[in-house]
Amino acid sequence: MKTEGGSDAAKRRAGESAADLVVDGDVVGLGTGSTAAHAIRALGREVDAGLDVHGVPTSFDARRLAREAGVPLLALDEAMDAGGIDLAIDGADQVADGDLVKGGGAAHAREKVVDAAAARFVVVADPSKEADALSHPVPVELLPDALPTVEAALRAAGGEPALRTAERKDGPVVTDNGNLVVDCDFGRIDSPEALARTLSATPGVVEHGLFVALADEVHVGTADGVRVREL
Ligand SMILES: O=C(CO)[C@H](O)[C@H](O)COP(=O)(O)O
Repeated sequence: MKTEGGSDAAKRRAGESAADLVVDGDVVGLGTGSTAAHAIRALGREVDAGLDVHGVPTSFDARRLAREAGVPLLALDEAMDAGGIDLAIDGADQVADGDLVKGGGAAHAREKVVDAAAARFVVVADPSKEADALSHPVPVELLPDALPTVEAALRAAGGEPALRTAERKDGPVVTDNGNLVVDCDFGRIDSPEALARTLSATPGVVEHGLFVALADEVHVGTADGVRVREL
């Protein structure tokens, strides 16, 4: 059970507040995680009430939830052919100064593609995600064969990588893309942009969870409302 700041009620307020931004005809990027799930469920209710919307899921899980909720879906190529993604709604593991760490659900590779493609990217979070500076371990998705070289590169960059394992599976977490994830602790990240460049330039890294200057606004659910902040 999370603390008050990370309560499910706060996540629900944030998710529903972002879903309220969606208008008839929108194509919406559907994020992954427990906060984005509230937005997907809220969109499903809006669809039941007659809203014309299509979602582009960022993961197997988001796709499954959207189908359960009755949100019609488009593949990314279909969405781009149809004029692009109007709005993406996605959660975060940490938010600081407009930058994010994402990938707690190991979905950050596809999340970054969809969130970056959207005309407007809205982050949904509870207060436990807010920080003055990023310090959350950065998820790094990598080709399985590249594990030793990527780990060495991450150590050389000042990080402490830990291969992500699953609670109910022996061995590592395997992403929707068939890759591995290491969570790399860099301590306080003073220059997310420089670190993002280093990670992107590492051979074998498929994608990392630093989302630098990609988000447009954040909706933070609180104990009794929602704080909306432009980023
Ligand atoms: O990046 C993510 C998945 O890859 C999630 O959006 C992030 O982990 C936040 O999840 P939650 O809303 O459950 O706290």
